[in-house]
Amino acid sequence: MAGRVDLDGNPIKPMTICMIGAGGFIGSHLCEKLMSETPHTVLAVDVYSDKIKHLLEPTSLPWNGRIQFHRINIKNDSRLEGLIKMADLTVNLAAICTPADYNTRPLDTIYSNFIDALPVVKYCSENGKRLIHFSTCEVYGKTIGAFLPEDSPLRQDPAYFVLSEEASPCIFGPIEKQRWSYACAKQLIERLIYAEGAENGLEFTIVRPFNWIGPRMDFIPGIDGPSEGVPRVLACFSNNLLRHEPLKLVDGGHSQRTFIYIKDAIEAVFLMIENPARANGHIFNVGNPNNEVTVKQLAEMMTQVYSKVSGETPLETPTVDVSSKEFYGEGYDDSDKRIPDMTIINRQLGWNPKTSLWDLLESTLTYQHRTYAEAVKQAMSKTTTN
Ligand SMILES: NC(=O)c1ccc[n+]([C@@H]2O[C@H](COP(=O)([O-])OP(=O)(O)OC[C@H]3O[C@@H](n4cnc5c(N)ncnc54)[C@H](O)[C@@H]3O)[C@@H](O)[C@H]2O)c1
Ligand SMILES: O=C(O)[C@H]1O[C@H](OP(=O)(O)OP(=O)(O)OC[C@H]2O[C@@H](n3ccc(=O)[nH]c3=O)[C@H](O)[C@@H]2O)[C@H](O)[C@@H](O)[C@@H]1O
Repeated sequence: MAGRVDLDGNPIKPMTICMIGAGGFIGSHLCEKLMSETPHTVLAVDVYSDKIKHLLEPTSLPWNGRIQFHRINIKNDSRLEGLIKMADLTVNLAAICTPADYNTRPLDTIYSNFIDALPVVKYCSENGKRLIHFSTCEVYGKTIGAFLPEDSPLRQDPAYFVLSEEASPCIFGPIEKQRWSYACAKQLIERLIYAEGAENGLEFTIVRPFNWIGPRMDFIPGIDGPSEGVPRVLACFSNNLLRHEPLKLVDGGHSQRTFIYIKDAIEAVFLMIENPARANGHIFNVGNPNNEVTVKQLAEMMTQVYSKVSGETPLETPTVDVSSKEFYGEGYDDSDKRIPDMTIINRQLGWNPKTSLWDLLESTLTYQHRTYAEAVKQAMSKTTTN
């Protein structure tokens, strides 16, 4: 840890980071790396701590004293401002961010992603504290190309689909498509943060993650989450594979995504944390443009990888089609394609992702198998004997 320098060769001073949503998927990976590789202190705020328990106990851990957990719901807790004041930097990750909630719990989604983030922005601005706020690639919505005729050659032109922070518009569906409640709330909080920067000098960085995946993402329904719950696609497909049931392709699985390994993405956040002069005032796409697949291709690849890591033979019919109305309910809609433009993050931070989709699935599904296979087997045998 000694002699750590930033991208411009300046020594990095130890800092205190107030991390809100530290107990979630991204937060747990960020805390892990901050503890093992830096001298920084983390004030970890969340309502849950299961995913960072291994960092908090036992007290003999080498970073003991550098991470403190504060069980706080930021909706209604006056301790929040004090923690932000104590810190040099606030990282806000707290949000409802599972698509199954956007159309079924639109009010909770809007409150969580906009209203609950307001005090965080206000306290940072009023106290002259730096803020790294987590937005989403969903703010781009649909691509311009999605509105062209199916056979238009322009659909192949990157100008019609690559998503750029400074040039692409935000294209959402009609209000009755409540899927867009999340993207719209995130867009408004981005605009508010940007305006605080412009009018009041807030030092901010906005992160737009493009489908970060890896261990500890979401939950396996009925094991460490509600049995009726619908997590994001990695956990949905993992759950299907663990239970030897076909993977469900929503509306045929034609939508396209670029998936990035959580450990690659965390490197980018690290560079933002430790290089404020290069990161302040910027919005950054963080994704892996080389890992594009349709959801159907993802299902096929996960089936192959899971068979390799578990030694189990795949089902003869590994996938099944399901309508979005049946799977998510009324008001669902989808982003058609998400390829991040990497120009700004390359220029400012010199960062590039490394891990191929196959490799990241292999390490993630090895983790899923080791962590859950036995518990799923036991839960399934209980259901059949009852
Ligand atoms: N994982 C991705 O690929 C991805 C993609 C786009 C955007 N994001 C954004 O990144 C952030 C983190 O995502 P994640 O994947 O780690 O999600 P996550 O659900 O695993 O983590 C969010 C954490 O915030 C906490 N939280 C929510 N509301 C809170 C409140 N009122 N008070 C205290 N804690 C609260 C939750 O308990 C949870 O631990 C979110 O803002 C999300 O919108 C993530
Ligand atoms: O991760 C991101 O970058 C962002 O995108 C996600 O949105 P989305 O990619 O649509 O969410 P997933 O649940 O991961 O679904 C991906 C695709 O798989 C499909 N899907 C999902 C689950 C399933 O079982 N089957 C299936 O076909 C969905 O319809 C969608 O087309 C979430 O909105 C956020 O976590 C985040 O802001």
